[in-house]
Amino acid sequence: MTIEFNRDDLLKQLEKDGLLETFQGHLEKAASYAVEMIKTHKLGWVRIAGEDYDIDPMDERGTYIRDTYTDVVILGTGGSSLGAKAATAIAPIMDKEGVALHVPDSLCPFEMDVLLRKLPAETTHILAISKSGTTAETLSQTIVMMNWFEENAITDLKDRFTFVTEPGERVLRKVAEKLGSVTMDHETDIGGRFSVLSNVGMLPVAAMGLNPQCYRKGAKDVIASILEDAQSSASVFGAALLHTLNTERGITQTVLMPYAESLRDLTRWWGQLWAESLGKEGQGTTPLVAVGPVDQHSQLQLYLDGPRDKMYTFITIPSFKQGPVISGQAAKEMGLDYMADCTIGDVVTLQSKATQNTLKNKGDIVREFKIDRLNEYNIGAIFMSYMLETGITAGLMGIDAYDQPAVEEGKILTRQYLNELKGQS
Ligand SMILES: O=P(O)(O)OC[C@H]1O[C@](O)(CO)[C@@H](O)[C@@H]1O
Repeated sequence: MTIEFNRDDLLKQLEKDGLLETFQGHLEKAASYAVEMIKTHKLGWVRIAGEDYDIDPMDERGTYIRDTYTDVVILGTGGSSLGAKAATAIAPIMDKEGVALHVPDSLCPFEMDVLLRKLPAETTHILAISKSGTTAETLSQTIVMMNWFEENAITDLKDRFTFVTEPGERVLRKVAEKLGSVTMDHETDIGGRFSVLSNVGMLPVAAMGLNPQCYRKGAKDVIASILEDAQSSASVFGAALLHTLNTERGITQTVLMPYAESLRDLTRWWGQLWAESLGKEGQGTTPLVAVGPVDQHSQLQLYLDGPRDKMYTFITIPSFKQGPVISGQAAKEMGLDYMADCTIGDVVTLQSKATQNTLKNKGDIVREFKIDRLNEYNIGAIFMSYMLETGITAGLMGIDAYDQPAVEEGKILTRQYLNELKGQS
C-alpha cells in the first residue's frame, strides 16, 4: 500500500469553498511537472530509492556497530540528523532495541554534559555525519567526543567512529582520514534535507537492525504510483492543494499533526524540508508541527479560534482494538461509561476523527493520510511522498528547492563573534 488520503472529501471541501476549478488547473500543472521532474531532473533523492549498491556496506557496518557497542551517538544537524531520527523512531515498535541511540542534533552545552556523564565510553560508537564536512555544530561535537574518549583512557579511536561526508577537501573528512575510520561518501547529488534514504538515514537504520531496503521499497512505490497516475497521487494532490490555498485564500501556515508518538521526529524532519526548501524570495508557507492527541490540549484552541490562515494534515494509523484495554468495571465505577472496555487505540482513533471534524466544521481544509501500520515500508513512503510534494510545490511556486542561501550570513557572523571572543580573553 502507498499512502491513502481522503481525496473525494478534499474535493468536496474545495468545491464548498468555490476553489475547485482553480485547484483542477493547479492539479494538472502539478501532475505534468511531477512526471517531468521524476523523469528528467536527474534528482539524486529520486534515484537513490531504486539503488542497492550501498546496501551491503551499510548492513555490514550496521551489524558491526550493533554487535560491538551498546550506545550509538549520531553527530550531525539538520538534514544530517533529523531524517535518521525520524527513520529510527519506529525501532521500539519493530522490536529493534538492541542499541541505545542518542542524537544530540541541536548543539546544547547542558544536554552534552549530561550525555557525556551517562554514556559508557567503552561501548559507545560515534556516527559523525555532515554533507559539507564544515558544519560548526558537528565539528565541535566531534572534537568533544574525541577528547572524551581520551579522557576515559580510550585511545584506539579508529573503529569507534564512522563518518559520512562528501568526498574532497573537507574538515570532517580529514579528521576521518587521520583516525583511519570507515568513511562513507555522502551522495554528491543529494542535498542534506533530501538525504534520508541515502546512507545519511539508512546507515543509522541499519545500525538499529532495521531494513534500509524496506524504506526504499516504500519510496519506490510512491514514485511508481506517480508515473502510473500522477493526479491521484498524494504528493501531486497535496502540492496543488496547498498552492491553491496559499494563492487564493492566503493560507500561510501548514500544520502536520500525526497521531502517533513515533512520528514526532518525522514532523521535525518535514519542518526542515518544507521551510528550507520553500521559504524563499518572500514566498513560502510556515510549517507548524503538532502531535495528537497531546497537542489538542496545547495548540487546538489557536487552530479553532485563531486566524483562519492554516491548512491541516493529519497522519493517522487506524488502531481500533489496539493498545491496552480500559477496564470496563473501573471505568463504569468512575462514571466513565463512554470509555468502558475501549482500547487506548479506540480512543486515539476517534479523537483524531473528532478533531478533524471540528476543524472542518470551522471551514478549514483538512487532509488525512492513513497508513495501515508503523513499519519501514510506510515510513519510506511518507519520506518520499513529502520530498516529492516539496519538489512539486517548488515547481508550482517557480523557486529552487535545493539551496538555502539566506542561512550563510548567520554562520559567518558566528565565526566572527567567536574570533572576537578569543580576542577579548
Ligand atoms: O550536512 P551538513 O553539511 O553538516 O549541513 C547540516 C545542515 O545545515 C544546513 O546547511 C543549513 O545550515 C542544512 O541545509 C543542512 O541540512
